[in-house]
Amino acid sequence: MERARADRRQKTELARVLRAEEEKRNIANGNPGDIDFQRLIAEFRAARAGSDQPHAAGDLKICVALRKRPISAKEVARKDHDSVTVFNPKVTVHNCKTRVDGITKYLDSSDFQFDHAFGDVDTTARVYAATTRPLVPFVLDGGRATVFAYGQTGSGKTYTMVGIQRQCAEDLFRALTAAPPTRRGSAGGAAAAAATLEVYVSFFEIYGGRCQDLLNRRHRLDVREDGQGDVHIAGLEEFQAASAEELEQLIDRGNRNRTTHATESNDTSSRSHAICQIALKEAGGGGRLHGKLSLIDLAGSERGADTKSHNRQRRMEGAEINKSLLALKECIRALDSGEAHVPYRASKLTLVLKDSFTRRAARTVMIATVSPGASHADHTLNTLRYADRVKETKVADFADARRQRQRRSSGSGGGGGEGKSAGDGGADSGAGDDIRYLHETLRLHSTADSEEVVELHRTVQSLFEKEEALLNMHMSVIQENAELLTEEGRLLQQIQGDDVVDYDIDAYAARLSEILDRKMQLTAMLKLHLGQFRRHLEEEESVSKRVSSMPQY
Ligand SMILES: Nc1ncnc2c1ncn2[C@@H]1O[C@H](COP(=O)(O)OP(=O)(O)OP(=O)(O)O)[C@@H](O)[C@H]1O
Repeated sequence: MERARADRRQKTELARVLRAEEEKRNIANGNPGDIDFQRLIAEFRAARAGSDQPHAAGDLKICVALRKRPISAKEVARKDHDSVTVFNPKVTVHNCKTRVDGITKYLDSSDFQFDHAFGDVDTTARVYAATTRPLVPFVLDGGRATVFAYGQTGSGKTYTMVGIQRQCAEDLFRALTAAPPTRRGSAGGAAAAAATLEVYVSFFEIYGGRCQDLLNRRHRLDVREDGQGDVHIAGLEEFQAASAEELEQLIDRGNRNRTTHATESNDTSSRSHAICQIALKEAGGGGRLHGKLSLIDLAGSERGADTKSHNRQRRMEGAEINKSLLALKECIRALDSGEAHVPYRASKLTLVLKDSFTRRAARTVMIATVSPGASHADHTLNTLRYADRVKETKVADFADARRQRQRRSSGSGGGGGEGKSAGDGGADSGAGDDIRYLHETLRLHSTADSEEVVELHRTVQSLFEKEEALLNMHMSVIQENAELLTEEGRLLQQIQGDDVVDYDIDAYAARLSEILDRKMQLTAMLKLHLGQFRRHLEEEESVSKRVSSMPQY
């Protein structure tokens, strides 16, 4: 018995020494996190070793890829550890858990599969080659292509998108100089064959409900859908680029404007969608659009859950991001499944990208980026679920429910149909319908949802519109008041100027009375709108209090 006890003690001591050595090795390798979980993950990886598939660039209408970034020095310093395993095309998130005994550790692992999965050693060049390069000939052939970077703040969206923008610029000009493109839908003939394409770029940001030009001192932009269903971004500057270098410089300028703003006001960039659009236009063809490539760095996905903030602006931004990411998923899905209804009016993001979802010749790439750290596992899972749903096969009664909804909305005379004008009040009902549509679709996925969230999304949408209208009205009242003030000065000058001899005091009194009436009218009008706007603010406050949590994407 004594001997057995000594044996046990020896074994325990050996295990302790081995564990200490393993921990030392892990630390030396830059992995100071929980040793047991790391061992379990290493075993998982060893069992799957060799299952990695080579990446092949495909011609997919919708391509969904995952990119895991390397663990950062900061995360290592916090003793976080890598808990995401990638063997293309599979991704596994390991949730590290402890059994009820409080001692035994185990992995709760969730598997996902995408068109491509890139690990921390994969370069941006490789990500680009497999996902985005096939879009270059597609756009040169007259298509609309859109690339999204989606993920939690700090997961590598900007890192990935900046690299993709650079490579696109190079490939586009290389292809343009190498061979003239075929011209889809053009009149043909010698003139058409001789025509070349010109490259233009625009770069703007959607922050809260506002659009701002990143290539023109963050100038506020107005988005409108006309009676023909064409979406216009009024005031957006577009610059021609004659070479890849020029294009890269313009894109860098847009990115810098975004970043400068971020340092000025904390983390603004992760709260905004940045949209870089490269347009190919026919030279000598009156600037007719031939093809378009949109490269979009989306707002941090976790921001969409930010509804409980005491700060109204944060709350509204959160609701807007939530709505836009929900709408984006549904629009891409509608594109994939050929659904007749595309709910692009539910958010400004999807509205400005309308032709990316509604044209026959449209392709989309979604690159979901994730942080590897175990402490981010919940956000990582949300990102993977979102990316997964973008392409998930339809639920059986999905189409049926949509048809029912369409019947209901056409029966009630509601808007939302293709081609309906959104520029003159039609926008409100179109957007409202599309918001409801999003939530009906969510309900089909049995995701937590409530009438309150629909109401919150609508209230926030309307609040952004009312805010815009109030600011515009305030501006025009200030302008008119300034003109009236100048006129008052002139009027006084006519009466009491140094060289005035004759004057008409009746005319002075009559005009002054008119001016004062107009000023009172302007003040009353502004006050009335302000009062209405403040009631909308109160409404938002009370609706957001009733919302317990935002729906998952
Ligand atoms: N694949 C990668 N390889 C090396 N470093 C990376 C990679 N991806 C991201 N990083 C680094 O991780 C940090 C966060 O990346 P990035 O700024 O791109 O995140 P983000 O998702 O755009 O965040 P935000 O939403 O806040 O803008 C940066 O320092 C970046 O250089």
